[in-house]
Amino acid sequence: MKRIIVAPSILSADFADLKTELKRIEAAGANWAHVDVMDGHFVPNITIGAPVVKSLRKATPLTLDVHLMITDPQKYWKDFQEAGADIIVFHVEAVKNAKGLLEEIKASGIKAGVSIKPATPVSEIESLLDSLDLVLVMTVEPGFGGQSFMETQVSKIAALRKIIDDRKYNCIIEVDGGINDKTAKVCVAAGADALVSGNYIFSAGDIKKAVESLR
Ligand SMILES: O=C(CO)[C@@H](O)[C@H](O)COP(=O)(O)O
Ligand SMILES: [Fe+2]
Repeated sequence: MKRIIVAPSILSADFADLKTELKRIEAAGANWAHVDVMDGHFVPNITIGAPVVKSLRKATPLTLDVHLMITDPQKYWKDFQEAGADIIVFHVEAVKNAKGLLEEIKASGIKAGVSIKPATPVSEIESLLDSLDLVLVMTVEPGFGGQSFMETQVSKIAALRKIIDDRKYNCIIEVDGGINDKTAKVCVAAGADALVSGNYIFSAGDIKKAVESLR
């Protein structure tokens, strides 16, 4: 059985004590820390920027999975790479030349991915899959933690799994939004490799148990 990657979203962590929160998820067996960057323009919320990622980098050996929900990823991705991101994911809806940006990010030596909003079909990214390290399927409307999982997105995960396997692409499927022990099962059955989870993990009394329940 494949080992599922668990990426707690620190959007639901205590922002005044991120170092401790990172230690908690490390001890709980998390694989990555998912960092939600929002600009108040691409999505109606503002979160954190590259200086915070720089501090997170010093505080943890966990893979930093940076999810850019911003209007202009071409302009800002480098700041996040220099700050210590291991993976940079941008939204395909935000750019004109996704392939070019992917190649630029990968040439910097880190991994690159694209994310798709619930209304964006798989056909929008099919031609990118051979260049992608990761595709991030949003199972909520991006912008906020703690929303309910959209079942309508499960068929998208399955469709991506089929294309990736049929064509033997080297691309991970990550799912983000409303992931808990029940929705995780549905996503993994549909073909997800990595699960982002914020509210479910950080509101759990025993976060180790919560991480394990996702696997
Ligand atoms: O990108 C986003 C929201 O836009 C996510 O990463 C959420 O932060 C996940 O939080 P939960 O839905 O698991 O609480
Ligand atoms: Fe996210």
